[in-house]
Amino acid sequence: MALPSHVKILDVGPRDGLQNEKENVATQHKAQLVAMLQDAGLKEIEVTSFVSPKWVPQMGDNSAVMAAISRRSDVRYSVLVPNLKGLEPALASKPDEILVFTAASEAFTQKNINCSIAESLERFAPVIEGAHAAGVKVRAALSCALGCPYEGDISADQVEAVVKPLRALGVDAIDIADTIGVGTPRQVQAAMERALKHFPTAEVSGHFHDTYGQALTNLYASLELGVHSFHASVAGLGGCPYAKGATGNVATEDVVFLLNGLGIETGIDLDKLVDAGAFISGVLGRPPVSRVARALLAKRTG
Ligand SMILES: CC(C)(COP(=O)([O-])OP(=O)([O-])OC[C@H]1O[C@@H](n2cnc3c(N)ncnc32)[C@H](O)[C@@H]1OP(=O)([O-])[O-])[C@@H](O)C(=O)NCCC(=O)NCCSC(=O)C[C@@](C)(O)CC(=O)[O-]
Repeated sequence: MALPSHVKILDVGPRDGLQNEKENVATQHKAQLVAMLQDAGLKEIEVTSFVSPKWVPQMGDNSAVMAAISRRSDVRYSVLVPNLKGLEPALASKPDEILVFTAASEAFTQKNINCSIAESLERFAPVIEGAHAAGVKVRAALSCALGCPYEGDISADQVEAVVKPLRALGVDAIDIADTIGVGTPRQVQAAMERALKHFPTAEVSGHFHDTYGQALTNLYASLELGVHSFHASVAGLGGCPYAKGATGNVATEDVVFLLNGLGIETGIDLDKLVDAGAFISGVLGRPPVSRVARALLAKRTG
């Protein structure tokens, strides 16, 4: 199959990238990051999450961040919602999309959202209904679709066993998430193929963490199946609080560099994206993880 001519990138930096930061990141810096990402051409940004602030304190300013962003009509803003308690403030913050999240692994689901996979699906039913009633699209993330920090290997059958009921619940789109970055290309394709059985290609995304350095390869393997929606985190920020040792998502700069080289359109200005990554890395007091960002920043300073 020919590779897609256009790829949609959703930057999860403000949410997935920052949620694990121990030091509080100021609301204005989060809003500034969103502003710089949209200036760079990102059309999809995951801004924050409406989870318990006791579990993830860094996202405790969720409503304030949503109020502080300068919205553009051509950009879609998404937020995470784990349950009905999170739905009301999430909808009040006027997102374009919400994300419910569960996993292909029982143990991870328990650690991450304190319930079983079946219970998570029960929780989502009224959340999905409420979001749709408000005209908001619902995406679902399937964590640990390629491996679990507690259970080890995850099979394509386990992936499909959760993808299928999510679709039946009315979820509009699905993210195949490699939470701990252990997936390799053939395994990624097997998982993607199960998702593509139940969701249209345009509604299937790859969400690859880069812990084992496989994320770009896995993205390419997904492109070979026609998948053309991916998540990435500016500067390579991130890590999951419930997956010890897992690094951030693949860096948005690295993905854009790859796609530029392949002649695949993203609409993203790489230089401005590097500026956004340099800004938030400066706030965090460390250099970007992105190799492309490091190379381009080094080139700038000669
Ligand atoms: C899901 C819960 C809330 C269940 O948590 P729980 O303790 O089982 O829930 P509960 O209903 O028993 O409530 C306990 C307390 O939390 C409060 N509470 C309950 N819900 C909310 C809410 N929505 N917003 C604010 N507060 C909430 C609730 O009011 C109560 O407060 P208290 O009475 O003790 O003062 C909890 O486990 C949680 O917040 N977990 C955080 C999960 C999380 O954010 N994980 C990281 C994001 S997922 C991810 O990164 C993976 C992804 C998507 O990127 C893909 C990938 O790479 O894998």
